[in-house]
Amino acid sequence: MRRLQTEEDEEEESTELAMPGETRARVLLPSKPGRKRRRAFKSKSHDRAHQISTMATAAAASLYSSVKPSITHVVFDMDGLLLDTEIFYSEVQEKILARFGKTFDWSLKPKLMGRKAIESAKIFVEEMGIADQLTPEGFLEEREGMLQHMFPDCKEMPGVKRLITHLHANGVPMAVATGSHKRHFALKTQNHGNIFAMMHHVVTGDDPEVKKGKPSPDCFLVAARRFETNVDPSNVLVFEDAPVGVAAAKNAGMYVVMVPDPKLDASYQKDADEVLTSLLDFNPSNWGLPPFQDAKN
Ligand SMILES: O=P(O)(O)OC[C@H](O)CO
Ligand SMILES: [Mg+2]
Repeated sequence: MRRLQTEEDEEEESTELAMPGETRARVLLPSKPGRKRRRAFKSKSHDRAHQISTMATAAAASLYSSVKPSITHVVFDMDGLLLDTEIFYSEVQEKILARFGKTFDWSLKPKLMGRKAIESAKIFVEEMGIADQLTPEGFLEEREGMLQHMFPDCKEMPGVKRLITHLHANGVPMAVATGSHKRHFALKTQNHGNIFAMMHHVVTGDDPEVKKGKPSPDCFLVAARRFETNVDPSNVLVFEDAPVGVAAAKNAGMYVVMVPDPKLDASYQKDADEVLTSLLDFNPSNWGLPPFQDAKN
């Protein structure tokens, strides 16, 4: 049985209904495997939930069938989503901080991950209180040698090959939109050419059309524009691991599935349309995409 609830309640799976430009309420959905959230609509203010409760209750009866977005294209983040590279950034930060007698605090990680390198570096030296001793540029220079050594050894995240192979076999156009520089992209992907060859195109953080990094929508909008056909953002499903990446996708008007690091506080997951513990838990049918033919989903 579904029931209507306000957004303060985070305990159960839910979806939201709202009148454009006004408020939102959350309708809880039946339990499904894994931790998943589906949202129907979204808006800015929160002051009229009671006025839409009748509409929400009526709509809830056929919610899954009525709000299923028609996804035609998929855009993947790379670091921490396709490739297990975020661990390298953390390791290098720890090493550099040790020089200053400091330790890396994972609570800072959500502010750094997914951003362009220089934007992330500025936040890092300031928040760690070392800006008077190390410039953002100096930080990037110091970490570069270590990262270049590490990146070629990166592994694919669980479920990546299965999902990308499946979408490719079913003719779903895919792209990558990463904050990573093309120089690092080449190092990270040198042993994963098979999955990246299935992408229609790749947008890197240094792309001249990407004026601002995530959470700006630039990289996702550029990625959507470069498909063969003109793609409406509402037909694009983004996969992301980082809070700023989720924000970028939503700012682009796209749907987003978040696969966060287990260490990420749950408060950073609230804007994603669906949250999964692994890409292995993704069910394409939930998004109108062709179902897997193997046992899981
Ligand atoms: O998560 P991505 O792929 O946008 O990459 C961003 C940085 O390179 C790493 O946080
Ligand atoms: Mg990422």
